[in-house]
Amino acid sequence: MTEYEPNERQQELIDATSGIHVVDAGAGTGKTFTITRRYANLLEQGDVEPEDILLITFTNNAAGEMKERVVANCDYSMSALRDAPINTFHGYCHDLLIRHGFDAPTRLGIDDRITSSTQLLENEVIEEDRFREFLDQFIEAHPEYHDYFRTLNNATSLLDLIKELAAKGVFPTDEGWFRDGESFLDGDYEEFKTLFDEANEPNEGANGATQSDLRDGLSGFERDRCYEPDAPSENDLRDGYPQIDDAWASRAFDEDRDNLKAFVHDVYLEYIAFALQRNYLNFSFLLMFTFAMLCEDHSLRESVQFDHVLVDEFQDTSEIQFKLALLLTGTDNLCVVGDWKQSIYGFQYASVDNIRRFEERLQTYKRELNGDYVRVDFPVDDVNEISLVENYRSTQSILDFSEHSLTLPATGSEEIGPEIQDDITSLAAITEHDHSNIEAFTCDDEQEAILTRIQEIVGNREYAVEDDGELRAPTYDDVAVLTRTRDFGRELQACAADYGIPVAYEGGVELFGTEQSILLLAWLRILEHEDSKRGWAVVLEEAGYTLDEVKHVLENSTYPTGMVEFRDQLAEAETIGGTARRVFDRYGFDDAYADGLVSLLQGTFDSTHHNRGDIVRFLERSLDAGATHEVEDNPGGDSVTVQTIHAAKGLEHPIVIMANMNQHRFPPSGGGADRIRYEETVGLRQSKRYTDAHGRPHLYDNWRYRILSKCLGREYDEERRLLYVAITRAESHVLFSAGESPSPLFENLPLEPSTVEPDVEAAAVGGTEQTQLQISVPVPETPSGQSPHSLMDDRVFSDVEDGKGMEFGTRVHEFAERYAVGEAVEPTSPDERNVQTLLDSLPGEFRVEENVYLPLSVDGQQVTISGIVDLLHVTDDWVEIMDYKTDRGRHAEAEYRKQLSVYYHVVRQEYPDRRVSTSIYYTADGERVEIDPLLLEELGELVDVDETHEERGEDPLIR
Ligand SMILES: Nc1ncnc2c1ncn2[C@@H]1O[C@H](COP(=O)(O)OP(=O)(O)OP(=O)(O)O)[C@@H](O)[C@H]1O
Repeated sequence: MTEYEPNERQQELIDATSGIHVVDAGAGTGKTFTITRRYANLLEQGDVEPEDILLITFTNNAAGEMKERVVANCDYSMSALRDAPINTFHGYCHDLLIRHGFDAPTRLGIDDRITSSTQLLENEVIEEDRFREFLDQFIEAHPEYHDYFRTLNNATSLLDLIKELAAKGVFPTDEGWFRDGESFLDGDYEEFKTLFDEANEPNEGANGATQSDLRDGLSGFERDRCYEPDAPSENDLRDGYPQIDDAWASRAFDEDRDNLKAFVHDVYLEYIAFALQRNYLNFSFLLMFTFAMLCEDHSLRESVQFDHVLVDEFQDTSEIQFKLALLLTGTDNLCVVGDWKQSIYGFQYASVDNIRRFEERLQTYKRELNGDYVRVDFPVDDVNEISLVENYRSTQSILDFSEHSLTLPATGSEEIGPEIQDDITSLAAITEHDHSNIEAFTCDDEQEAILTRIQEIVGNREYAVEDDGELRAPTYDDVAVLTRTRDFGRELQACAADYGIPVAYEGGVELFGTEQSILLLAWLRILEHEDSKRGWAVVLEEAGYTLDEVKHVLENSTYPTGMVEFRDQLAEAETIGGTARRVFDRYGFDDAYADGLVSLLQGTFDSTHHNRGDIVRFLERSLDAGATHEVEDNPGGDSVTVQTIHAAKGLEHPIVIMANMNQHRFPPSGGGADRIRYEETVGLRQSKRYTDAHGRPHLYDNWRYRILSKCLGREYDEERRLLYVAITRAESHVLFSAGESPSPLFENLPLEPSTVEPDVEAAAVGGTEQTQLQISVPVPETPSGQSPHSLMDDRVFSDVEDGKGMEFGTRVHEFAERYAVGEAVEPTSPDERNVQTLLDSLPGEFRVEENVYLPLSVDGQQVTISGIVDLLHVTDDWVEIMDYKTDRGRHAEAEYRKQLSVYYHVVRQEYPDRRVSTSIYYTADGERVEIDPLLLEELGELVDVDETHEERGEDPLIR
């Protein structure tokens, strides 16, 4: 924990133990630092107990970290704060509903109950499945709504609409809409008219006024469209010049939407009832019921209100969350901190105006909530705004540069209002150095270019990073590659693996498309139907059967005995977690993906009454949907971090490479296709309507919506904020990269991009775990840059059959080392169990991970080959060198012989009077293969000192 002293403004917030405070401050200004100190300080006040303070944050991890920070700054222990309400909105609402929300559904006129067995359904794929099932029933029961269904291109867009409405506090009841919810659906004509007028403002040309953006945007109004008969012609619509006639504002806005509202109402209400019948709630309904309950049950609300409410990351709150915070605040002690510039959760219905227009919203919401009863009974007109301007993370150059991101055109054409610039408060760096490189580069092969740049950066003092006030050369650990979308990060990781560059991927992974998931699905299919061809084909192929052999086995149902036995053992597993583990153990999968799948499946199915068929369907659907899950895939040690900007939020990295700034990637393309949609200003609308106008049933374009949408424009503000978040993660240096088709966001950066020639050097063997040998050539007697060839031929490792990858190999080695030195470690894979058996059987002493150095004279030059021996088994008359290999094939053995020969000659010199032997221990099947070492001269011949190597002040690696 840090011992930092708060600055003056931070201290002001810490000391302000009463009143309403809002901090809307830039990245790295210590908002989280300050709010936790404030919490600790409140506890120091004699009359405040942990249960009097609600501290809200956005993830469970953040809530856990907050507790740790609080404990470090006050007299409370972790256990004393165990039940303290330091929680997420969802977590807190869940607890509240379970305790008090038994009859909350009746607040909406739904005759059902919430009980402790009501599940929180977190998995979107499963929910979409259930929603489809619900819709099937609904369609059947409501023929009057068939025309609406015909307009949908994706049934689950209705589920998104429901969640969006819930996030605004718009809920259906059996009699209509909860409180004044309906007004949101109608939109606000006055607000719309303002937008209409702005878009219809004539532009200025060299020779006077030119047509407005709106008039311009409506040219081609009829092209490729099919409107209903009441639509105006393009000539009617664009009759005036330079603007369109004002009357079109109300003509477009006024549309009879009663049936549409009734349709959405009924789908919404009946889906809530369906979910309750099926005993589940989603996140949106959790907040909805809590809100309805707190609104209507006055004595309950008063009994659960807190003396103090603190909310971190307030820019990520939705409207209903803001309102919930108000309902939960019993006094005027409300403190929110956030940064509007980091509001990047629009897709989860975060509303940036909660913080940007805090005071205005506070007053509006109080008015709304108090319409028929005083629910918020403290004054809200005295809000203390505290601005934090000292930044503890980045250099001044990075801070100054980050401001550009908020005003960069993301499409090349959109206007960015001046109010954005007005709302940016410049930050002051407190770092001792300002040595930042801020660069942009492009290359058609962007991934290779990024890896090239990373290799140039690592160890290079021109990219020095600050460590405790001192500058030092960067390591891989210092570098983070951030991306807007997920796919690029995974591809980069795979590319880095080919070169042996260590990369830790953190973020969403298409877990269901992994080998682990495919094999699990196959075995589950076999358990479901013992002759499942789809299942057997996969497991047979995995076992190396050729297509013809697979065909033969399937036709005759002559499955291999070992596999049938395994199936029978698998059938005995009682939980899906147990089943999955057995499958993964069989294949030696002991990695982040396997762990991720086990915990996901356990979390999803263990406590529900699903059968295997459901799980199979779930895996299939998730595979089809490309569903992603957060996985940390970390090789350990010194490695580059790759993550999405969303995953990087709240973190800091010495060097940031903002990658994949390409067209359709940043900003991403797509979205916006829903035909029944909600937009704040214009309310509930349809972009297309299914009718039989013109005497023909058809999906007609809605001419009114087309005019409205031209005034709304597409927002890229959030994309710019994402870029801001990415840049402000950087402490010392920021680089931007793009490939073949850079996006306007990249091209508009105030930087001159360079072109990178990809030139990545292999840093270690990919594919399978290897002990590395290093050869050092003494510099500087010889001209700089002399380097030997590899002793071994890399190519044999790139296609090692069934290698389990470096990460798996590293784990087995770690286990072996720890077990050999007597630590109480348990094997977690068959490979580790084999290692355990081996070590248990050896009678002598162990020396593990021994460094060895073999000096050689090659072509008159002195070179030293160094490496690390996994295990020396030493007895009175015999020393055995053991090298663990996790390969399942044997074809790299000739190459390993070279490696072991180096060890042999070193060990022989050390133990001249004992027998020395060398063996490879194949961990997958427990086979020990003795190796006949090469002679010293033969080794010398393998080293080629003539190859020029770019001198980088380090020992060149050879394998
Ligand atoms: N007064 C201070 N003295 C020294 N370091 C500080 C001080 N205040 C904050 N820091 C450090 O600054 C860094 C950023 O702090 P913190 O994460 O609280 O900022 P933030 O405003 O919440 O950032 P972001 O908005 O980017 O998530 C942390 O490493 C924190 O320890």
